Amino acid sequence: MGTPALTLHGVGKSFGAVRALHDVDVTVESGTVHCVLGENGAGKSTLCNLVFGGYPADTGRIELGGKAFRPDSPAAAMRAGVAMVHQHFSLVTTMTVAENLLLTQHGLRLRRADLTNRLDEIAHRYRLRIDLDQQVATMPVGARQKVEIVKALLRDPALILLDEPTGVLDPAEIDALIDTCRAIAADGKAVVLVTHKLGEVARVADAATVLRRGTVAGGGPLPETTISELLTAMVGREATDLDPTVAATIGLDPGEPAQILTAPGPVTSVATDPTTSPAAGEHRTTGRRRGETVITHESNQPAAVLTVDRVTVHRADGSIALDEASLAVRPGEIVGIAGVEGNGQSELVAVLAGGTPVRAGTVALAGADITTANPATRTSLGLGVVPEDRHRDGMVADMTLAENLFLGSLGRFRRFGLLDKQAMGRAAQAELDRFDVRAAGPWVPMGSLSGGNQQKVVLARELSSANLRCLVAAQPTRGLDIGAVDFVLTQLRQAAARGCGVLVVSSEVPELLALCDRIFVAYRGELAGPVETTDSDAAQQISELMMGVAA
Ligand SMILES: Nc1ncnc2c1ncn2[C@@H]1O[C@H](COP(=O)(O)OP(=O)(O)OP(=O)(O)O)[C@@H](O)[C@H]1O
Repeated sequence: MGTPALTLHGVGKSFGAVRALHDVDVTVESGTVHCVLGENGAGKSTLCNLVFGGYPADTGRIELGGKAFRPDSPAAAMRAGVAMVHQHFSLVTTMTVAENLLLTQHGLRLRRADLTNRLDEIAHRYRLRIDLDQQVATMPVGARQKVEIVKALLRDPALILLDEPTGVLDPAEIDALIDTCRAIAADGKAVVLVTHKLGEVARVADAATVLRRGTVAGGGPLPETTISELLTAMVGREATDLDPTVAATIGLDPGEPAQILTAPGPVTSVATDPTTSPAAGEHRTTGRRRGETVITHESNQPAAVLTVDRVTVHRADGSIALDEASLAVRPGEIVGIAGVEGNGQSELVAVLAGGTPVRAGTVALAGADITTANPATRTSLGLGVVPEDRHRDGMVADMTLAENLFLGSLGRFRRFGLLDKQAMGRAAQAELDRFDVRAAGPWVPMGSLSGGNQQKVVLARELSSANLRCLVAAQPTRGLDIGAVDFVLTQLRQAAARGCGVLVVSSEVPELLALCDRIFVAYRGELAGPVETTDSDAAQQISELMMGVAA
């Protein structure tokens, strides 16, 4: 091995009383993909930000290519050959891709002709092709992510830090990103990839480091270091303890915890247990672990709590996002929507949240027409919505955790017209404890939390609403660590067991198969299906519907 691309020696970083990193040693070799793993709040982003010049380390030293490295800003890090793709997008949405790439290069002056040449080279070397003239606002998240990566590669960095880039990607996009990471490493560069998904690690990593509460808890070169060892280091327990749905979500085969699904996506095998599942057509379960709880007979169905009736939505450019989409969610059931991203799922969630008007059709909640109702009215009628982009649509970074949790229900804490801050703080702390949010208290700003912990706060708010009748959760486990995934899935099951209708939009088909009673497939704006998850060939049916093969 030559000189490592990056070395951290005894690095430590605290934010006030929070010790984000402590005595961390990491070595990243050139020409390799090095995965950084760990639970939410473990210190992964902090590590990336230190190397990218976001803030200085309190202790220890960093070497880049064998030389002492103390970047005092991201611009300095970039000049030294480090690039970073952040957890949250930094593109200006009102501009085109070309404008973004030309304007945001920190002193790197490119002309359009140079840019086109560089992009051709990048497309050829790393299999990353982007459309320069597209308006960023109209692009799906996966396409934006590609632009962020291209932006990072434009300077030809020796080290590229990818802070959980796959959190927003669907399985096909993750495959493409993995190919890109391998191509970047094959080109002699070092890639640091932050992820929660062990399935990805097994497919892409040459080495891994596991962080746990700010210290190195395990890792080493792969495959000498096994995935089971990494998992144990991450969570402190054996893979065999995992809930099968959680295992599926992080890319592990639920039947064989130590084995990795080699082709995640629609046709992976989360088998329905024939001994616990009712026969198709006879009756269906309303309980949360299929086959485990209450069973109702088809003839005795309760009225739907959420009805979407022939809803049509057009995008800003006039194209059809939703085309007469219909579905119903009954109390106590979990309905899934699968599909490759960009097939209308995001628009459906936006319609349900009250953020996008419909061209035609209606939406009803417990019999009340809410097609044109504003978000506050929907909340008061018992609709909870966990948006896909929780950072953009679900929170206010400058406000405290308590405010983010109770913004819509401050009336609960008013006494004689005054806000009882103590009661609000206590209630907020109880929610933070319940959801295991790692934070210094209820009055810290939301923006100071790790990405995964911010997500937990948004989920806590939507799940704790007193009169919740229907919960719409878009990609509810994205960006969450194993413990949090387990917790969220349990919460969704419990909400349904209490009689709430639950609609889950996810690109993780194994997760949907293990969680839902019925699954619709979004395809070109239409909702095909539903597929009963008790059908033995449910995975195959979904896979075909996702490819546009009529059921
Ligand atoms: N700017 C900041 N101010 C205060 N605390 C911070 C700041 N940045 C990070 N922290 C704290 O440091 C700890 C580590 O956070 P970090 O974002 O590095 O975790 P992470 O491993 O990336 O988590 P996630 O998977 O949730 O993104 C957390 O407790 C977080 O609240």
